[in-house]
Amino acid sequence: MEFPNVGVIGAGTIGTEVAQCLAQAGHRVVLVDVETGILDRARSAIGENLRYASLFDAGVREASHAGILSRIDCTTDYGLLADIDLVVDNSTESRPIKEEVFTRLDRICPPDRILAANTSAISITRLAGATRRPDRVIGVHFMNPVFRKPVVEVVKGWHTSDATVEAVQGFLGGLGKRGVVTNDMPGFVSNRVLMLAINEAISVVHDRVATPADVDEIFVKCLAHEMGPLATADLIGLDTVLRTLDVLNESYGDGRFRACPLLRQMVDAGLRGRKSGKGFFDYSGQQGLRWT
Ligand SMILES: NC(=O)c1ccc[n+]([C@@H]2O[C@H](COP(=O)([O-])OP(=O)(O)OC[C@H]3O[C@@H](n4cnc5c(N)ncnc54)[C@H](O)[C@@H]3O)[C@@H](O)[C@H]2O)c1
Repeated sequence: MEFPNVGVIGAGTIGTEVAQCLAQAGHRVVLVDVETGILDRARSAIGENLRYASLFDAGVREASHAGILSRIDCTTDYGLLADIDLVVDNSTESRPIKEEVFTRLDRICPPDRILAANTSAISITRLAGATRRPDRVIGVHFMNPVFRKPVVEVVKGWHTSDATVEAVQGFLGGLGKRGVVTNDMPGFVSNRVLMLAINEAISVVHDRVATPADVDEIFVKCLAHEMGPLATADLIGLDTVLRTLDVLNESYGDGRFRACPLLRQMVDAGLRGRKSGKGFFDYSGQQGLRWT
């Protein structure tokens, strides 16, 4: 295995899944977050995910769950990344937070190591500018849920070298995934398009044109999408959707990406989607929220 030891920064919605996917593929993982409580929750979420996946995946059923979990070291200490072979950052979708993370990783990790960013929209070129190794900084945009998605959006920053792209393709291949390589512009391909659709779907609810359930049913039943835009937003996390729209709005500055006020209000009210139990849909009873 070319990258036996992988650092995963951020143990939130997606970082937890990335850590699990890597440990399942046999990598040793150092999972870093800012609080031990977050790391404890991530570890128990991985245990639950493995039990759930066992119901329909024979590979997971037959694997040792204790063995997978034992390959993940949870820590708040960045110092444990000093010998790591590659890092995948999944910290909060905020340019200042990620720039600080990349500057820190650049100081700690040996200069020949690749630093990969799992970001929804932040420019890879910009994050690379926070390091002294811009040729070894690359975007790896894993999609949610990570274990079910065979393709990863791989983003080539201005200075990312072909050798880095090739190494990351090999790394993803070991996870049973393939990278589709894009050039670097905020939002890349997926979120430059998807966030517009999600934001407009929220505006449709805000304007009382339709309920969340009806909006999503039209996408699923009429347009054969696997999920509607509002269930997708709940899965991503409404706070992350809002942060992503704010990054896109700031980056392009033409108002197309200005977040719908309803989204901002829901996040302010603590409705963050699946991660908080409620968003456009209620995950205790699977009932669509009603707007009166
Ligand atoms: N949620 C998704 O479906 C999804 C999919 C692909 C990519 N992403 C991207 O992945 C990143 C994480 O998204 P998320 O949804 O998991 O967010 P999240 O808010 O659920 O989790 C972010 C985590 O990063 C941690 N963090 C913040 N600052 C940190 C630091 N300095 N060091 C270590 N950890 C730190 C937070 O404590 C939190 O646990 C974002 O850039 C997001 O755009 C998200």
